Amino acid sequence: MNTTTKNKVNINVKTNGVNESNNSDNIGKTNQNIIYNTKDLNLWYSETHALKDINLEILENEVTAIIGPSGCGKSTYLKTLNRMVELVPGVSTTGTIAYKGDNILAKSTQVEDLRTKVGMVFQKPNPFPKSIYENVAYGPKVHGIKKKAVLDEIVEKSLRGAAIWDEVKDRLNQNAYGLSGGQQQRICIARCLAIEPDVILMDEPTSALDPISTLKVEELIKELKQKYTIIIVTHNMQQAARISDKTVFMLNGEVVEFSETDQLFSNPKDKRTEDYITGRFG
Ligand SMILES: Nc1ncnc2c1ncn2[C@@H]1O[C@H](COP(=O)(O)OP(=O)(O)OP(=O)(O)O)[C@@H](O)[C@H]1O
Repeated sequence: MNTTTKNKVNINVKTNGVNESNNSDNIGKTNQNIIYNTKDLNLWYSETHALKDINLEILENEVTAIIGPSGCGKSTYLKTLNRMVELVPGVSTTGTIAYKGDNILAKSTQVEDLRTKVGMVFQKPNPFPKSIYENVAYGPKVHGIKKKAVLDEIVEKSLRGAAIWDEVKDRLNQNAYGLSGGQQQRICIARCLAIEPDVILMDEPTSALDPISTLKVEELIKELKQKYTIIIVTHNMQQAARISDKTVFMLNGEVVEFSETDQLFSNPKDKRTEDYITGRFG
C-alpha cells in the first residue's frame, strides 16, 4: 500500500459534511445514483454518543469500505443502514438516512421490506444448521416461493453468484456446517443474494477466514459490485485498498475523511487519517 503523503494539502480538514455542495473536495460526482444519503446522523446507546453528525453519500454499485480503530462506530453505522442497531435496547437517533430517497429512520418505514433490499453478512459465518440447499432457499421460502423448480433455480443462481456452485453442486443436501469457514461465508453470501437485495452490508466478512478464503471472498466482492452496492467494515486496510472504490475513515464516532480509496491511502487530507493508515495508532 502506498502511503506517500508528499503532496498532502493540510488545509480544509474535512470532518463530517464530506459531500456538501460547493466543497471542491466533493467526491462521487458521477452519473451513479446516491443510494444512501446520511444527513446529520447522531446515535446514542443510552448515554454513549456512538455516532456524531455523520454526513455521507454512498453511491450505487460501488464498494464503500469503512475503516477506523476499534470502538469508533463502524459497525454501529453499518447497522443503522438496515436498522438492525435498534435491536439494542436504549438506542436513540437524530438526523436522517435516505435510502433511495426515503428516510429509513422514519417511524413509518417497514423494516422487513428494508431488510429484503439490504442484506447483511456477518464477521463469523452463520449458516443455519440445515442443508446447503435449505440455507439458500430459506429466504425465498419465507417470501412465499413454494415451487421446487423456482427454488432450484434461485438456489443455483445464488450459489453461482457467490462463486461456490462448483464446489457444492454435488452435495446440496449436506449440512452447511460440514463446509470450511470460507465456504460457509460464501453460502451466507448466497443466502443473502437469494432474496435479491440491492445492497449488501458486510461486517468484517473475512476476519475469521484464512488467506485463501479471504482472497476468494474479496474476488467475489469485486464481482458483486456489478450488480449490488456493497458497504464493508474492515480492520484490514490492505483489504479496503484492494477492493473498495471509496473509503470512510472514522474516529470516535465521527467521519474524519471520506474519499476515493486511492486518494485516502496515498494522499490523505487529514493528519488523523495519515496517522492511522501509517500505523501510528489504532
Ligand atoms: N450494544 C451496545 N451497547 C452499548 N454500547 C455499545 C453497543 N455496541 C457498541 N457500543 C459502543 O458504541 C461505540 C461504537 O461501537 P462499534 O461496535 O460501532 O465500534 P466499531 O468501530 O465497530 O468497533 P470494532 O472495530 O471493535 O468492532 C463504542 O463505544 C461501543 O462501546
